[in-house]
Amino acid sequence: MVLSNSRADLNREIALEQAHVDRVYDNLNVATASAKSLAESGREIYVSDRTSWTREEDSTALFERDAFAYQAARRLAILDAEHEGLVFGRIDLADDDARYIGRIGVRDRDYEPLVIDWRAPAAEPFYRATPTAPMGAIRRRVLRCRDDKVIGLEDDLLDSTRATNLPIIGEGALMASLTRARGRTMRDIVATIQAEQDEAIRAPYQGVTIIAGGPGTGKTVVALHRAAYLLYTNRARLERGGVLVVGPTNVFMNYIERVLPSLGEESVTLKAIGSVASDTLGMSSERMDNAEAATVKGSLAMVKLLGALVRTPLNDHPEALRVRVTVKGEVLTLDADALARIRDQVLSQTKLNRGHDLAFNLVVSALKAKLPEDVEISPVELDEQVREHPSLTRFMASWWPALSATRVLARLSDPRLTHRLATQFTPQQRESLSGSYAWLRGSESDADTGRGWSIADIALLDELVHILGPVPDEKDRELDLFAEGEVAEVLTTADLLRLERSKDPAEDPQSTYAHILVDEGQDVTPMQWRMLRRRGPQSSWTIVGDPAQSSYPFQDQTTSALDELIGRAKRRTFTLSTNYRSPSEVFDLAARVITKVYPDAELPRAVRSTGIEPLLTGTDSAGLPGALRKILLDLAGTVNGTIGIITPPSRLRDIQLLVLGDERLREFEDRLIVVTALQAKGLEYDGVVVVSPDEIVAEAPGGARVLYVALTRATQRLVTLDVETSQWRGLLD
Ligand SMILES: Nc1ncnc2c1ncn2[C@@H]1O[C@H](COP(=O)(O)OP(=O)(O)OP(=O)(O)O)[C@@H](O)[C@H]1O
Repeated sequence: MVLSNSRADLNREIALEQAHVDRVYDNLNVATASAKSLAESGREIYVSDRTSWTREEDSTALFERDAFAYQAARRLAILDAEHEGLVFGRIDLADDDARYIGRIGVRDRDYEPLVIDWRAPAAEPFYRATPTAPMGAIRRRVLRCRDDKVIGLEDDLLDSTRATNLPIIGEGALMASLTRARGRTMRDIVATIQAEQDEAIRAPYQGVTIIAGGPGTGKTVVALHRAAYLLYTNRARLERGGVLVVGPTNVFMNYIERVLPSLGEESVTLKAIGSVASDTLGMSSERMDNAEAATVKGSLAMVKLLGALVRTPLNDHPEALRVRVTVKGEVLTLDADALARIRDQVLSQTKLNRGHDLAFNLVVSALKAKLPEDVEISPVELDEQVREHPSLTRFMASWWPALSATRVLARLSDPRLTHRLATQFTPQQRESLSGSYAWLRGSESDADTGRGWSIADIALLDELVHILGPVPDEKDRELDLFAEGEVAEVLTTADLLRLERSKDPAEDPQSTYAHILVDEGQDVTPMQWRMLRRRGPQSSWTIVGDPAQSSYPFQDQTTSALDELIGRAKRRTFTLSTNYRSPSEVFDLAARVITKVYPDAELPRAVRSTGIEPLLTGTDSAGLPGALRKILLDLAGTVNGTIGIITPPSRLRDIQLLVLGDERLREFEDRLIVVTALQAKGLEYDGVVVVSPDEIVAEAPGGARVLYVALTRATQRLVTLDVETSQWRGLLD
């Protein structure tokens, strides 16, 4: 073994590796050319066959050729996407067996592997081998390439007990990768996945896999590599059934969106939590409610309130809650209690928007039963007279209209109704709930435009679509009515069951997926878990989260919603223990804060140290612009890469204007990002300024846990800037 940092050794090794990489690209070019010609010939055959495709066997052949051409085109797209940095690793095993690891597998003409796909079992030692358990490996080498040129390499010695001539170059790939400045989007870590991360990535597909661990431990990036791994190992099932990745915000989705394509996977749906229900609602939201309203709307008690809203007729004027028809001079009446019983009976059998005809038939039956026995009329005539009575038609239109989810939820803007129905909430909670819909007061039509609904409302609207069923098409309703005209005079239980059974399950409007990956799972409220569960009734799950960073205050509710989701499925938990993001100086400060407010927090070990302590500063309100400007100019001069300015929501706008309006700061505008602590979830910046920690604590639903999120975003340097008060520093004692 030769440990070396000399330039000459490095250049010699680079040249050796380049020779192999060149062979790989030569073979790749051959593969690309053959995939191209396959795709071409598939298309040609398809075009020429169209004139004579009458024979049955021809169309079968056509289908096969289509599938073939499709596969070829797909392979081409992958080859194209994976061209850059295709080979990134090499593992040297005993008896001179060297394996190259890459983004996809490439073989030579004799079908000998030149590169092994990183997800294949043969690649495992590259990730799992450690000096304490070398798995037969001696050296791990990470190649750094630009396009198809090797520009650097880093080695790890895995087994120092074996005699070997292999040179060991550099100081380890992980450190080299971690000290590089971060960009605006997340990078894949395929070349430097660590052993404990690899275990989570390759865990079996079935059941629920939970990836836990403190900030910066790689939970997100590991989960994304897991998605790519699962697609590789369960391709047919997952491409057919679909994979959904859910994150907290659109900013976060933009941040991670390149990782899967860089691993060769394009067939994954990415959605922020506010967009998950766009399939049923046709809209999404990015707007956050204030802390109290968001908490109320996320809680499980909303299920009961939404049920009560649906059961309460739109028009509850006493006159509207009575139906009266006259037959042969006899007045037949149903009072509010009888109607409420019918309403409950129908809603226990079916959804409101599917229940109109059942409700109508039950009302007709109940009215007919009111006719004194001595009145002479044939059953058929009685039925006709009741059914076609104009006042019954009018009554049904007001008592059982088809309802959209938005129209039902908009009713909470009425403080009196909210006060009456939301008995499970305190008066103050009811007020903030109803107040959050003040934008709907006086203008019902706003409900349908979708502009004002918040992220928390999206889960409530989705729940309502589930309770109500889709609004029926007018045409369908006419057909239904016609069919129900034949219904027997008295409805039997069997009839009711038949109606229920005849409901087409395919009518459920939401999309479903075979695997759902939820990031920042600690912030998913119970109502949002219900929304997600509807997208994966049969799916397997990967759930990523850290309760210590939660912005939702009722952890026990979230835990029970999650337990309900998992049910009896197999659950396995991986807890990642190393912080790859923040230097130990930065993380130590954050750890002191979180252990005071959340003693159970998982505290990872920071893998790096910079020797630079966080800077704690303060100012008064008037001095804020000047103080912030100075901090930003200093940071811009000392760190490469991005600078995050994390502010309380109430200061976001002013600070954005301040940054944009300052000539000196505008010079490096593309490196400055102003966000709230909640928006910074899951993201990272090389330098971070946390503005007014006290206000961040006061304005966020998770209080100090959200400050912990802000304090753990820096990869290099952290500065805090108190404005007027600095109570949070009490947590550091
Ligand atoms: N094995 C690795 N090699 C190189 N970089 C890594 C590795 N693991 C994690 N990282 C880097 O560490 C940083 C943190 O990763 P990630 O955002 O996935 O952490 P997280 O646990 O999801 O954090 P948070 O809980 O704060 O959202 C990222 O820049 C990621 O690329």
